[in-house]
Amino acid sequence: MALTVGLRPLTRALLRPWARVPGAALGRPAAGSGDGVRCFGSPRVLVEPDPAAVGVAVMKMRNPPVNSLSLEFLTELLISLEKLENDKTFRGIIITSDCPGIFSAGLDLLEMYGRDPAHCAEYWKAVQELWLRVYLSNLVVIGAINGISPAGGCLLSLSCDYRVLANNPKYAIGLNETLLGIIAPFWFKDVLVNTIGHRAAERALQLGFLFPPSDALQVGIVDQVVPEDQVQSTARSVMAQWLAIPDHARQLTKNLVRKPTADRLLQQRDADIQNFVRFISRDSIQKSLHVYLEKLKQKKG
Ligand SMILES: CC/C=C\C/C=C\C/C=C\C/C=C/C(=O)SCCNC(=O)CCNC(=O)[C@H](O)C(C)(C)COP(=O)(O)OP(=O)(O)OC[C@H]1O[C@@H](n2cnc3c(N)ncnc32)[C@H](O)[C@@H]1OP(=O)(O)O
Repeated sequence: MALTVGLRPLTRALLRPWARVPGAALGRPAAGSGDGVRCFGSPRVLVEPDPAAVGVAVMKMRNPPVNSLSLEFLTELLISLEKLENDKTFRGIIITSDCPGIFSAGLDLLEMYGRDPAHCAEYWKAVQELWLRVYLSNLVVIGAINGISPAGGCLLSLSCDYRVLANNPKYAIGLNETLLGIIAPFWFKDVLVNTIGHRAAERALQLGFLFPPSDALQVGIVDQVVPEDQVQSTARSVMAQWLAIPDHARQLTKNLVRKPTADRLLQQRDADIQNFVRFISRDSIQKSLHVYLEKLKQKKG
């Protein structure tokens, strides 16, 4: 089945592979700075230069209540990342959350439940694009994971160069798709395998493990676990270590390591979208999503 993807103009401009965002939509000097410091804020994505680290931007996700990756939120993240990537002032980004206790609840289930195929296709394309942009970023990307991080939230974390997780037993991380009755796409799986190895990934994916911090560190899904109030400072120290390496050597090496994984998706993006749309549109999958969403509601009592 050939799929015609009707993209909205903003999304269309953004989601061409490696598209350049037209105009200077969001890039502007920080209010009152007058010193050339740039700030790429948007309603859901707060981006500020780190006052304590030259060349480092802190990107805070603010899509309450749970930073679910809706189409609009993904679009804003993409715009901000594109701006940072193009601004030679920055060499690194720390990605963190502004929603207490939640890094990201992952993909927005409401973008996949009860939606028509064209919408699902547009949504999936944005998900692909965010992954490619973070995974292949020329910048050093450090995840300062200050909350729970299931499924798509875990993918975002795994796409960073280094992950620092706050030591709170509630802050579990993992690809829990099977618990929802869905499956992690091959590129989610590839990134997990690359990170924790084949056997550990096999178990984690099938059982939908959400690892609490100590287990997350042991299996290697995160690189460091630190007290909650030290997540930012640790991310900053790690960033300094990564920025001590000449950019060109680090970037070429990153590309060497990551390109084969990204290429697997780049070579079949349209087919991947079609697979997703077919899969998510099945009655049985829609039912599973319905049951899961009801569970989330009932949890509230
Ligand atoms: C051939 C195959 C081809 C392709 C593959 C096909 C399919 C695979 C597709 C996609 C892979 C999926 C990836 C994902 O990321 S799926 C999302 C997984 N996320 C989760 O399981 C997390 C669910 N949420 C929670 O567990 C809790 O909300 C959380 C622990 C994060 C926070 O708990 P808290 O008690 O603080 O808040 P809640 O009251 O639960 O939630 C508040 C509010 O937010 C809504 N909510 C939560 N998560 C989501 C979400 N992911 N999407 C949309 N909305 C979400 C929740 O329902 C509440 O709403 P409301 O009742 O209206 O206030």
